[in-house]
Amino acid sequence: MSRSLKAEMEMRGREDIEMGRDITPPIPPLSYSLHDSFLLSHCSACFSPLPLRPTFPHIPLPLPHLLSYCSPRCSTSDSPLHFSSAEFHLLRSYPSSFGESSDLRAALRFLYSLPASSGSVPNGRLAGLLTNRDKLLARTGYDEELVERIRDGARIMAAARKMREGHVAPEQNDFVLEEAALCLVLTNAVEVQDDSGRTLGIAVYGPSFSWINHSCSPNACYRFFLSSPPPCCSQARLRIVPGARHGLETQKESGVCSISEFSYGEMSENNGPKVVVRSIKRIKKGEEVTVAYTDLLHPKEMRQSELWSKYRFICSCRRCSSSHLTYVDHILQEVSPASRQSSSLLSGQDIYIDGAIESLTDHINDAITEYLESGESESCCKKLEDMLTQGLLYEQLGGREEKSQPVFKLHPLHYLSLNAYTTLVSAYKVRASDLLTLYSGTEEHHLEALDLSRISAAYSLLLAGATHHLFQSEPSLIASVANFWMGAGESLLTLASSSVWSIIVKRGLPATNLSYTLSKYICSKCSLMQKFRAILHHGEAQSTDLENISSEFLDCVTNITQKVWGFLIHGSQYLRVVKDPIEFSWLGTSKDSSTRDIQPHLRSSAVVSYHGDEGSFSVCEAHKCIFQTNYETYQKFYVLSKQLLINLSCSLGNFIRHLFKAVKI
Ligand SMILES: C[S@@+](CC[C@H](N)C(=O)[O-])C[C@H]1O[C@@H](n2cnc3c(N)ncnc32)[C@H](O)[C@@H]1O
Repeated sequence: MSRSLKAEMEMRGREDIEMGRDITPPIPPLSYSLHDSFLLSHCSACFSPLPLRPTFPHIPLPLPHLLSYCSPRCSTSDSPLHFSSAEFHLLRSYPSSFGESSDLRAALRFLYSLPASSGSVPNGRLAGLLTNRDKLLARTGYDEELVERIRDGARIMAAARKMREGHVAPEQNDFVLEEAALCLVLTNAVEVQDDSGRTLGIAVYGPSFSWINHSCSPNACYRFFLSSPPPCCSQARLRIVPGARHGLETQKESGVCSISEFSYGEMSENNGPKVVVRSIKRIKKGEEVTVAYTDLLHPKEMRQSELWSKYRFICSCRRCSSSHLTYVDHILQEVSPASRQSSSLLSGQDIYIDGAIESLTDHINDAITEYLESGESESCCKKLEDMLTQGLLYEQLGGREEKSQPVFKLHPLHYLSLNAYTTLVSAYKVRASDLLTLYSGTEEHHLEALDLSRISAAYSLLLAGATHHLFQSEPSLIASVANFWMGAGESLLTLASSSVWSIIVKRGLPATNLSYTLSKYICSKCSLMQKFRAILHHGEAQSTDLENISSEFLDCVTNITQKVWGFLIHGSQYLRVVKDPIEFSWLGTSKDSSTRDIQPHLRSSAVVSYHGDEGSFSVCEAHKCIFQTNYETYQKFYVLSKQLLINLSCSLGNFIRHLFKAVKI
């Protein structure tokens, strides 16, 4: 091993780079594998969903097929690797008790592709990539479960490799190389997601991607291409260069070295998902390029613990090392006791706050897991909304019954609240679609389904507004915000264009002219896109430009949202206390607040008004109308809301297309 391979590697800007630029061409993987649960539904070579009649491996196998391919081309190029890497042998004899096999399979494929000249460097690097084996198996910070998984996994891999060579799985003691490859996969592999954000499998890329370090306030993000990337991406060039963190003697001044010094280069074949890195901030020449290895919407302590258990390092980025918790990190973990009479803690009650956080976390996570595993959408909505609305009583945490019983509630911007909103968006959508499938004939069920879609859209708007609020203090959240706005725009547009509206119209009111409303609204108010396009065109986008455009966008969307929010949240116990899903001053929080004096102010008595262009209704009025079947008012309320929804989704659409598309992952 060359001395320089011991250096910690990083990637830096080769030149000044504006935000929203692809800074690598599409990079093919060195190794990849689908997660076990997708082996029967997706192509093992390109990760696309399988057609009705998938192609099986083109090699004659004596046993049932273990992988499937979408086309003979994918099969021809991938199935020899499946067999020769011993992935086939591993799957055939895999102990089901060992759980997920994708990391072991990716490690086998990696080892097979490794040129003989790479030699054996189990504690250092393989093909230029850090194995981290010494740290992952070290005594300090010893994680018994992880060490056992690495050791047993390596033994299973080694046995499969022996079987491929024709030996009948002999007892082995030496599987150092397999251990190193597995550690390398754990350290360098990234989760590959499809367009809808589903994690399909994992992939390991060469140094130009894998040498990019982590930051909790990164300046780059990445996205995957399962099929061929569009020509604009394919033409992107590599605008980053490697550098060494410590002690590279050669080229020490610039700290820059060549990738080929360390690696055998990127795989040239066309298989597997390709990755493209994009700048989300301006990057100066020579500045380190970083991406996020963990969820940036998790609070600091949680991010630190995830990074330690997976990679064994303590993050010292700007966000983690600031002397006070940043506003975003504070709010993401805020649980406050709120007594019915006073919002301050009585003496002795603060000891329950940790217990409250733990219990709230368990309740919310249990409801989400149950939904994901069993698909029980109705009970999931109830459990999550009950927990968000009522919180936990002091008494439930073991405290004495008090006259003014304090209640521990999650802040509406707590990371668990955001997780709950994400789940509620999906669960309400599923409930609406189930209702339409089961009772396709009746008008009442159609109306009920529209109501469920309405609540789903409200949660997606709240999610986008909440993350946008956080993004104003932490610009690296832009990729998450872009995805949430996109989701909100899509939900609102789907709601506005639902065929169920025709039932309301059928009951007496003239149909609104959708295309007229669209043409009336599009771009007449919103010049944001031209501004942003012009800035990007001149290649001078600064974070202040983004801030200005972002706040103009918020003004524009807030204005319409105020008019339609009452309609969207009607009937939801939790959402009715959210006075505004975009402008959060009603919480009494601001990004300038000192971190200790923030209290959630959920007011259960809040009445949200709906001010349509043609008059105003309170939600209560609308509610009454519905039950009195005063159809005229009911219809007016709905039709006006529909127009506003269309306006809102158009406004979001404009913004998303022209601002966030520039940086969207
Ligand atoms: C995918 S590699 C990144 C490239 C790596 N620095 C190298 O030399 O090959 C991931 C490993 O880099 C190191 N690393 C990444 N980000 C880091 C950070 N912010 N602070 C400290 N170490 C980091 C950790 O050792 C981690 O396991």
